[in-house]
Amino acid sequence: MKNLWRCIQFIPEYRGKLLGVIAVGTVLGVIGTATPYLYKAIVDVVARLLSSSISRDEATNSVLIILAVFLLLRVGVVVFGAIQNRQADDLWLDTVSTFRQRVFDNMTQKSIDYFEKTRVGEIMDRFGNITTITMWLSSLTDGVLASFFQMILIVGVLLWKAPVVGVIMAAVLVLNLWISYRTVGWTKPYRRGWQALAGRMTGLLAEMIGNIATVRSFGGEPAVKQRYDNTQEEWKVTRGKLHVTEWRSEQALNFINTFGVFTAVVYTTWIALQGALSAGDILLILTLSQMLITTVGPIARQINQAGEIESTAERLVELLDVESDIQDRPNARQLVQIDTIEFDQVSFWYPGKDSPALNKISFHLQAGQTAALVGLSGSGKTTIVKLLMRFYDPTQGRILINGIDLRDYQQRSVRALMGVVLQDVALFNDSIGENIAFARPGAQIADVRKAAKAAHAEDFINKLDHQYDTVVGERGIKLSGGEKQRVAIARAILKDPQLIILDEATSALDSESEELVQQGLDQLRTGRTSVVIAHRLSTVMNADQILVMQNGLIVEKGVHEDLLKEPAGLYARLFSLQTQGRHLSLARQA
Ligand SMILES: Nc1ncnc2c1ncn2[C@@H]1O[C@H](COP(=O)(O)OP(=O)(O)OP(=O)(O)O)[C@@H](O)[C@H]1O
Repeated sequence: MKNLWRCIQFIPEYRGKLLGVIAVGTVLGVIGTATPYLYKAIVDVVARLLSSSISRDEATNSVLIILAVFLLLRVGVVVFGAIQNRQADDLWLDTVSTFRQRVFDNMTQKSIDYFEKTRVGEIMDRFGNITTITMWLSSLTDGVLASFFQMILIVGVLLWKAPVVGVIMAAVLVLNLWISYRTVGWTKPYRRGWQALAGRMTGLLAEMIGNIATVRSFGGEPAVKQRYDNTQEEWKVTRGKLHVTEWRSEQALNFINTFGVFTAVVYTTWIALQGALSAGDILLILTLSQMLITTVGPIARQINQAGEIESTAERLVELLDVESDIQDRPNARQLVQIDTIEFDQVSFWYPGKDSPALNKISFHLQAGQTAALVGLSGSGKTTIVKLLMRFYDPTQGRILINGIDLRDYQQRSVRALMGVVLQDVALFNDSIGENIAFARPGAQIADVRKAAKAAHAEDFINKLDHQYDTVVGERGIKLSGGEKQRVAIARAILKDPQLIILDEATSALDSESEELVQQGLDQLRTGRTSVVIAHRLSTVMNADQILVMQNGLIVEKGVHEDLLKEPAGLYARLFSLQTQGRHLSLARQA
């Protein structure tokens, strides 16, 4: 149960409330056990009346008192039951929402690497486990704890009134708890297995939905369906094994319970025939024995479910325990201004890769300057930007800002000074206005419009049905590639950053729009430091330095005019190919 305990520790502020629920549960348990006592009392009074030991008036008076107590107890059950229901609901609501907030917060801290190697659907599946765990905790508080206390009391009373029956029922109780507990162990591998498979199925579904256009265009439906069906088949087999093991335990318990209650009845009847028990005692013992058997079933199921919940909790704890590789150092400093950026012999291997994506990269950038990263696809340009944003740390070498290692700054303070437009524009399923304002929460609509105008996005936004209130769909699916890019540029403009990072920021625009947006970007870059990745070299000709990359190395460095002076150099060849419009031969030459 260590994972479930870890989950509970994740929300320590609710321990007090839990104690409240347990207290009410104890009261309900006591009332539940007291009720058969009143039946016994009534029967005893009636038996004494029938044997003429007491008068009718005495019997009536006694029964009236017993009935008054009975009414009081029933009212108690209703009132405390209502309190317990309310407490359990509140506890669930509090725990589930706090838990979700904490896990969401935890997810926002994970390193980019984690998201790159984990299926979104699997993360969602694990996240969904929060509801299952808290529902179970809530059911525990809503009645089950009361039943548990009641069982303990029942065994106590039976041991006192009829020790042999007490021992039999205690044995029944212990066997129930023990077999249920053991079943948790026996079924653990199956539970883990089916939950992992269920997570994989959710992952496959999410992946298929995310790539639906590719699946359709390649006629890949049968292939993805096959993958899903195979996983589903495995899931079915594992789940089937789980059910069989549980079924065996349940049948064993049914047998033990039936045998136990039968033995108790036989023994009670036998000692009653010896005249050792009153009629009321017989009723009390038999009722309590039956109550115990009825109560123990749900408890046993709850213990069984605890196994399921423990595996669920394990998956959630696994998710929470993934430490981010990128952590702020203790006493990390705040970056308030960028004066210089320097890559000092930086090498970087992606996790699990044999060859470096970057190999001893060195360059120096002064505030206000533009560095352009150009080169063939896969040469490491985006990786440089990822390292600069500290999505990853260099494997070797250092990145220095104002002469200080990037790892000595607080990550948030570094990123706060950066405005980024990446190759793969990601928008939220929100309005265009909100997507732009994401860069500066609380920004005035006038500022949002100004940014949109500078990014030459205003024209297309004004033509939309709801202009700035138009919702863009999942990842901005309702916008064209060029429109998405202009929204992303507006977002970066609104942020008014010190350092601009543009990774193929105009790649999805036609030549005319590119010209316009380029003007906006040029305006934005004026007086600011920028790092620009571009395939179209004409857009970076004016950069203060152009870094030409190949296979993770900087193979040439300089300004446009100087680089052209090396006709055999990669830059000059690329430039010449592009100006001649022979893009296709580029890949072959590489
Ligand atoms: N998350 C990742 N995990 C493993 N390898 C990666 C990852 N991202 C990139 N790579 C590899 O690192 C190398 C450099 O990739 P990078 O994205 O930096 O190239 P690029 O020059 O920006 O390419 P492009 O111009 O096509 O965007 C490539 O070989 C690529 O396959």
